Amino acid sequence: MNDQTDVLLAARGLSLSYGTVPAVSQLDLEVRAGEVVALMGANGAGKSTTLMGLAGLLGPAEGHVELMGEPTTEPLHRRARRGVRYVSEERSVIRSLSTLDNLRLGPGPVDDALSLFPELEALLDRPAGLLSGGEQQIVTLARALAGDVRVLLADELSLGLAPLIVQRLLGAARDAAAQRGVGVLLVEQHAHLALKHADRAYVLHRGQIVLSGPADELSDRLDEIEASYLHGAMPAAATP
Ligand SMILES: Nc1ncnc2c1ncn2[C@@H]1O[C@H](COP(=O)(O)OP(=O)(O)OP(=O)(O)O)[C@@H](O)[C@H]1O
Repeated sequence: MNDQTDVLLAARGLSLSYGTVPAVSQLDLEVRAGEVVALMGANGAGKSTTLMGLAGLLGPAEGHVELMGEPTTEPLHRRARRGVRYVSEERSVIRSLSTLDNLRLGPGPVDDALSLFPELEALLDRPAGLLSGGEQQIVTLARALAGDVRVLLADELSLGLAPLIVQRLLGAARDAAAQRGVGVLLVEQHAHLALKHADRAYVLHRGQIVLSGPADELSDRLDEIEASYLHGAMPAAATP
């Protein structure tokens, strides 16, 4: 499982900027088949920017992205055809359309989405704008995980949601990794939540990766990591 050939998506010396303003620099990270990787860090550390770069929404200032071992500059819709799914921080349902029609807009079969999230059956006729925030996020994730998905890039799935729904969403991402070999990269600001659901994690600090390793090892440093978010101090150098 930890073989190089299992690397589905990677950043190699990747720097991303907004105009002339650098946001993240010299990132090296990998997402392998069947693993859940968390990308953690304080507000403004560069987590969403990194995800956008990996998804193809933001071109590199330096370095490159590799998809299935090949450098790529394709935009998101082309990466999507190769199984990359991106869930942004904003819930991307169309409020005036029914739940069913929202699911139909996804890249995979509706039946797939419903077998992953049977609780949506009862909501199919309801306009998505009338769903709760958690239900809207379930629709978004159901759509992303339906069909032939290889990599899931998910930005703050837990944002503003009740713990039970968060468990459901992160559990589904975990299942996709464990049962279907999907490589999952979760952006998550809550360090304990990230480490609870991930196999490995990277910690970003002011646009650079300052810590990385197995989630259980980083869990031992949870207090230090959380303190670094609050005080802006960099956690001590990465453990080997
Ligand atoms: N559209 C933009 N134009 C200019 N600068 C931006 C833009 N979006 C983000 N930035 C800057 O890039 C840096 C990284 O932001 P990013 O949103 O990636 O961080 P984040 O870790 O996802 O933060 P949060 O947890 O608050 O979402 C920040 O300094 C931010 O102000």
